[in-house]
Amino acid sequence: MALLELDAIHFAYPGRAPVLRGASLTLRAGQRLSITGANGSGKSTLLGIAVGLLRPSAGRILAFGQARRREADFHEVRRRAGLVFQDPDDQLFCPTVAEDIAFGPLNLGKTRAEAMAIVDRVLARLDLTHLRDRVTYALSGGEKRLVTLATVLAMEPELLLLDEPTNALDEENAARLVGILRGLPQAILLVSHDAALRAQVAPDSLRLSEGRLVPAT
Ligand SMILES: Nc1ncnc2c1ncn2[C@@H]1O[C@H](COP(=O)(O)OP(=O)(O)OP(=O)(O)O)[C@@H](O)[C@H]1O
Repeated sequence: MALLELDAIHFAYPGRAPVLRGASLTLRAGQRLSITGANGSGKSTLLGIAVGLLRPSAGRILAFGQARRREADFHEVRRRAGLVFQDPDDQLFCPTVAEDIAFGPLNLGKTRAEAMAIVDRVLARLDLTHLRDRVTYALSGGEKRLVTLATVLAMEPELLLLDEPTNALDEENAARLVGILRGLPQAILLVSHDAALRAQVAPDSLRLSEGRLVPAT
């Protein structure tokens, strides 16, 4: 079964030329797919459309076996598909790292104790336990990126949508992140300009060009 199917998606920001002009992709359970393409070609826009943050003007979105059209349809999509934004400041909003990571699980109805156990487990998995009680806004850019991934993994998504996940990471942390991503069971849709990262994490690669997805060579 396809976890995510985008079929002939068209999209333009108000008053701007179209960004997407018939973009299509299919992602199956366990599959890792990457998307590359020039700056401004619409990669982040496409991820936003996949989880319903933006509505296409035409085209079909199927996620987890169902057509998704209205805002209510996308609530479930956002619970089951974790999007790591390009800019961590769009995603982190609690005073401390632990609270940011606990936010999603608490929202899903976990008790405080359950949520804190998840926080500790996810931080240990990412080797970030030392950041647990830090003030989020005072983290470095790279630390924020790793914490953003932790907030998404805490939701135990079935599908990970990653927008330039190694941005702002030093070589050691980037390599560590590659190891973590390779070890995850989830399907992954990876947006990245970094050919080496795409090859390591998601070798099936598409290029967004003139509003459409074509095989990347
Ligand atoms: N909120 C917005 N309002 C108007 N135009 C926007 C908005 N967000 C993005 N754009 C424009 O839409 C186009 C696609 O942007 P998008 O961020 O999807 O590209 P991208 O492929 O992810 O780029 P990059 O590789 O630089 O991250 C760009 O021309 C951008 O300037």
